[in-house]
Amino acid sequence: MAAAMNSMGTNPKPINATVVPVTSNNTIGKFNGQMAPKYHHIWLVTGPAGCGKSTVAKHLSEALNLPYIEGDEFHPQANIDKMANGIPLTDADRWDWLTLLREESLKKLAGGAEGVVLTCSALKRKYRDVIRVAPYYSHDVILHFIYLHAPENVLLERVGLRQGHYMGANMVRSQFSILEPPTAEETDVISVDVSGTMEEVQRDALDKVLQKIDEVA
Ligand SMILES: Nc1ncnc2c1ncn2[C@@H]1O[C@H](COP(=O)(O)OP(=O)(O)OP(=O)(O)O)[C@@H](O)[C@H]1O
Ligand SMILES: O=C(O)[C@H](O)[C@@H](O)[C@H](O)[C@H](O)CO
Repeated sequence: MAAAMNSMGTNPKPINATVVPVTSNNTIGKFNGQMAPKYHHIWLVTGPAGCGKSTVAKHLSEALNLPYIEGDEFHPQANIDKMANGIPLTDADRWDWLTLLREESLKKLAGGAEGVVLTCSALKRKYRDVIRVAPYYSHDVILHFIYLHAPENVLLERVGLRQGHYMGANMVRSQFSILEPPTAEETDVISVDVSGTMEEVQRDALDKVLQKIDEVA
């Protein structure tokens, strides 16, 4: 956590509470003018290459009508070049990228977004801790990790079938070699088994997200 705190950027402005609760059937709940507290959720979809982060994040973004930040778009070119050449990233390659994703998420909320969906592999605990401090300055921001998991051979096959992406199947092994699955003490994590079909995974992820929203509404 210390590393995460040290990397904190300028204090983001507290976000003013606004109104509308979201009900479990994912419709915007009606309200009779009562000012109900509302939380701004950051849904951070994580997991190793090929686990379906982009697939799930796009589905959540559409279903919840929230902006979607594709973490891979914020890698510096040097990182993309390394991965495209089969060279795994190091901690040093990732620090600024992780901080940038945290700041981008807060920027979306400060700009008026009700919430945000973000993809970031966040393979190690300390990577998750860098982004975990996002709610530090805003009492109505809640960060959730949505950890997508499946056996390595399943992801190998999926990445192998994928066309036109710089991350090749040869990199999946390196992702698993440094992967630190979230532990029970990381209580802000929602786990989703992605071994099933895309439709099954998308439905399971959305159900768990809506359940989490209901819990805090
Ligand atoms: N449940 C699923 N069943 C079968 N194929 C899937 C499933 N989810 C995703 N895919 C496919 O697997 C590949 C990887 O999915 P996706 O790009 O969403 O993963 P990712 O975690 O974002 O990958 P990366 O970290 O490399 O960007 C894609 O070709 C996608 O269509
Ligand atoms: O942490 C990392 O090693 C990288 O972020 C990768 O996970 C890529 O983001 C992604 O998997 C490829 O698109």
